[in-house]
Amino acid sequence: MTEGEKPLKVAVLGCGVVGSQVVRLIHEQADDLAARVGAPVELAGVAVRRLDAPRDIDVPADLLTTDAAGLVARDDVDVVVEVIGGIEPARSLILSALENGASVVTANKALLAEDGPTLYEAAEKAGRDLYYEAAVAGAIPIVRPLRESLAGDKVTRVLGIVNGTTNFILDKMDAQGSGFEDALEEAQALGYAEADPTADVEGFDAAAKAAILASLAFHSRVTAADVHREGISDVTAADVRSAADRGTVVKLLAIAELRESESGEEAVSVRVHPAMIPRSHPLASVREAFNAVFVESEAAGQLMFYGPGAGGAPTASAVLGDLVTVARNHRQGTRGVGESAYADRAVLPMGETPTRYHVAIDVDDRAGVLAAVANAFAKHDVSIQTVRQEGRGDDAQLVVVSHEATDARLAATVEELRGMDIVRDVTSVMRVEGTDE
Ligand SMILES: NC(=O)c1ccc[n+]([C@@H]2O[C@H](COP(=O)([O-])OP(=O)(O)OC[C@H]3O[C@@H](n4cnc5c(N)ncnc54)[C@H](O)[C@@H]3O)[C@@H](O)[C@H]2O)c1
Ligand SMILES: N[C@@H](CCO)C(=O)O
Ligand code: NA
Repeated sequence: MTEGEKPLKVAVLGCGVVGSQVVRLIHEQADDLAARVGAPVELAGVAVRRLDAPRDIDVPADLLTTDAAGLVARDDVDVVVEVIGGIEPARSLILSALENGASVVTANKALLAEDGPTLYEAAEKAGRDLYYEAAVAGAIPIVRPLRESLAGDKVTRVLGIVNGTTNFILDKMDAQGSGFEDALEEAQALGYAEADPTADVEGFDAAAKAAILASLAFHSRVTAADVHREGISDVTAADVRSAADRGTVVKLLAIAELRESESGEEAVSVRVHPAMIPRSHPLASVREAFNAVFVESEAAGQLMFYGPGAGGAPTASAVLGDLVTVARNHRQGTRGVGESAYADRAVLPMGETPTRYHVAIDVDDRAGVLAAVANAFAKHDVSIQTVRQEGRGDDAQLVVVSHEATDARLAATVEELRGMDIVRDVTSVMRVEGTDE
């Protein structure tokens, strides 16, 4: 079927964890790829930083080059796969590839979240594809479902566990009762967390993915700078215990949802923070380093996408899926869907976003204390949903769960509580998600 067809030439930039698996799969799946694309898919070259670096796979020496810029400028390159990561030189290489008429597949969430629109515009101008399924939740199909399958529906909310490292850490804290530092050490020992875990534990990686998800779900331009970001390094064993006592579990969530702004317009709330979710919520069952994305839309209702969010081969699976699609389009002289930002929705400031808080407070156990605590909530116009009190000798612990209020009013309530004489300590403050009001 593909005999005599002109081969499609693919340049792979970067031969690390993901790139090496992309190169392996292009070789091993050559026959199937050719049948699916309608023409042989061949490597034009593999750009690396050092020719003699140790690699997971053998790459024929004549394919390796340290001149990535020269490789993407070659006339015979039809598709460029960028798996170097980071902002530069990845951005310049992608722009150069598009200008030269190649389509691009990338796994680079950091670049797309920082400067996606520059790349989308360049792809539009060049009439070429820019595909990036691997950039969000690795192997899990979520970019394409949002971009294509749900294109006729109205998505109202996306809740994701999109960082495997932090999910692994929180899962260990929940299952073993360990503290953050011990769970992080375990994640590092098992290779889930890097030596410098900042990007994962402080939520930068999840925030980049949240920006991409919000852009796709709400047909608007959302960048990493728009995302309210809190990591998990302040989550304590006491927080996780307090969550468990209420039948909930702490997860680092990437949340993108439509909310009404103060002026009554639909705006996008996009944020990454730890939150308690009920154990009955589908995301609560996502254990270890797995990822999942829960999508709510008007017509479809609730959808869940689940699987491995990282790793060389799983991520390469998503890259190859994109490669087949853009190769087919390239061959047929067409392109797939590009950026959709027509809705141009504003991003809601975190302070104006309605959230719910779970607050655990150590107080003196005497008359009037509960009333005083309730007053602090009332003063900031925050309605209380439940209060639980546990006596502990002369002390008591109050656990208050609020109804929805703006995040600013909830934060002001907590500040007020911290300053009260009867309050010995505010031992846990955590947002609550995934429940009815
Ligand atoms: N590893 C994962 O599980 C995973 C999952 C999803 C997305 N991603 C994304 O995939 C991309 C690659 O990640 P990775 O884990 O394979 O990283 P990696 O560090 O293992 O690989 C990157 C490779 O690029 C090479 N490189 C750097 N600069 C170069 C240059 N100028 N020319 C040629 N090669 C150069 C490095 O030497 C390295 O081998 C990143 O954008 C990352 O965010 C990774
Ligand atoms: N470091 C990421 C994988 C790549 O996005 C994670 O822990 O999920
Ligand atoms: Na994906």
